[in-house]
Amino acid sequence: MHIVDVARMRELEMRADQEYGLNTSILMENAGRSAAELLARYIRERQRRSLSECELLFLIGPGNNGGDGQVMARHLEAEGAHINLYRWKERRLTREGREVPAEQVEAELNALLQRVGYVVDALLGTGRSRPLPEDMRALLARVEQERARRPGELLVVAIDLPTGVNADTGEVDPGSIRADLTITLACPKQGFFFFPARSYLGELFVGSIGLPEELERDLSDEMLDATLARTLLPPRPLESNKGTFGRVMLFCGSPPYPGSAYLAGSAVLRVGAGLVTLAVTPDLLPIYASSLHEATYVLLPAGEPGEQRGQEQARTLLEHLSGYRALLIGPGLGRAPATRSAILALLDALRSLPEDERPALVIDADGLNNLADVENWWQRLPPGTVITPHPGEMSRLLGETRVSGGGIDRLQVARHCAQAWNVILVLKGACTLISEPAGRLRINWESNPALASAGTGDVLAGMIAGYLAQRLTPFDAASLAVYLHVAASKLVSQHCGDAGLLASDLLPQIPAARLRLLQPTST
Ligand SMILES: NC(=O)C1=CN([C@@H]2O[C@H](COP(=O)(O)OP(=O)(O)OC[C@H]3O[C@@H](n4cnc5c(N)ncnc54)[C@H](OP(=O)(O)O)[C@@H]3O)[C@@H](O)[C@H]2O)[C@@H](O)CC1
Ligand SMILES: [K+]
Repeated sequence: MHIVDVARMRELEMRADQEYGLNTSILMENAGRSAAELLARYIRERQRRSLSECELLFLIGPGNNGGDGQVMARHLEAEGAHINLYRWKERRLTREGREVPAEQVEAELNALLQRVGYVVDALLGTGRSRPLPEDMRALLARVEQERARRPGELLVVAIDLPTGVNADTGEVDPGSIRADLTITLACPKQGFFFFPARSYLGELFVGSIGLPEELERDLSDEMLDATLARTLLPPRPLESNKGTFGRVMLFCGSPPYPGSAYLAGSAVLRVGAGLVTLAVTPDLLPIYASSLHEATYVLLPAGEPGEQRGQEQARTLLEHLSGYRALLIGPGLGRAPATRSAILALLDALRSLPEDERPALVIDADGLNNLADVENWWQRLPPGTVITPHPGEMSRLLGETRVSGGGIDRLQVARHCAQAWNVILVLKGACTLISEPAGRLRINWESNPALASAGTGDVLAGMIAGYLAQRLTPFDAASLAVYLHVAASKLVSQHCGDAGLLASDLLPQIPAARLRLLQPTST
């Protein structure tokens, strides 16, 4: 599913007209019919109600968004739903096809607001060009007040987007109200993935306006959802052994942070890689040997801390690296000088390896923190490296330029840095972005505040390494891992809600999330 900004959406609509004769009224007819079908299915399948039991109030605006609403209303009426239309600009109300006399409109509108099960917001869409007028804000505020009075009984359904949401920037008018469902048309809009807009959309559905597929060919940004993630799952041939699914080496963990290597190493196996090896100093071995029974180990030299120990550790790790398809550097490593020199020595050695002998590389957490103060650090990375900064780490990598956890600034940062640094960038946050040097970008739709807890990043890094070992491209490995990481967290949240998730809770839910994804009906 491609993501568009408003200019791109307009261009698609124009080309649909010029090249395929699909003019605005045809597109609007398609849009309204598709939105009606989606809502009807929601009502029948999710709410287990028949349309003839449902009464809806459509708020109709002056432009094409209002036009979509009218077409949608007509289709739902034909299916038996009870339809009321309020034309905001003209202040006219139609009840089941009959015009309400002007002097009764206010009272009737009030009565409807207190009774209907659905308010459909078809006031304004992508054509909003200025702040909402006060009377429109007041109308939306009445809807909000009524929904608060009847929680669960009144759903707000936004057509294309909740009125007042900026489809490009994710900004929101002070008069906007949150939708329970948004049925967007043709493609999700760029602003949806950024805050505050993201939290105004509710559950997102995408309706078709009948654009020919070829028109979308040049679009580079995609929504990372179940449909896309499913296409990325690596095959599991019957005739396989642990070599088939690849080996991963981890350079992670240190005495203050031993849990990181456990979490990342477990995640490698939970996504289906064949073998995981932890490169650790001997003092840590007893910890892992008693918790992660399935791993194998490379013992790194301990001894006096300092640059030389780092060099020796890198050498030992490299001696054991042949046959490994992926290497993860970073979680829990700490920031001792020896560690930094080990990382730099590893990177120098990896760059000099021929491409077919070089394991794919993921750098996370302290791997990135150690690099951040190395001048032109990105020049030390082998091509195809995946880096997975959270906003704080990203700010450090950028030399203390602040990067938000959910704002629109992230889009430019992700696009620019993947190219400038020649990396596959996983910019973590509420809707994680994945970008690559050639300009492709994916944004994960789902987010879960329960994931904002220690160690969940280590799990993600291990998942990416595990998929690299199964020969996914770095962009696809990162994308699939990001999707399943949130999907696994949603399964945990079925029991704990949006707080109290332990990173280790994710581990058994990773295979469960994959299984769900394999079911063709999962969305
Ligand atoms: N084009 C197509 O082919 C397709 C379009 N589609 C649909 O159309 C939507 C975009 O349609 P759109 O461009 O007509 O914009 P829309 O959001 O309805 O509003 C514009 C109207 O509102 C007015 N207005 C603006 N700001 C205002 C404000 N703050 N307060 C009050 N009024 C304001 C503005 O008037 P004016 O600025 O002249 O006063 C104008 O009358 C899109 O979201 C999707 O739903 C799809 O069905 C696919 C096919
Ligand atoms: K709308």
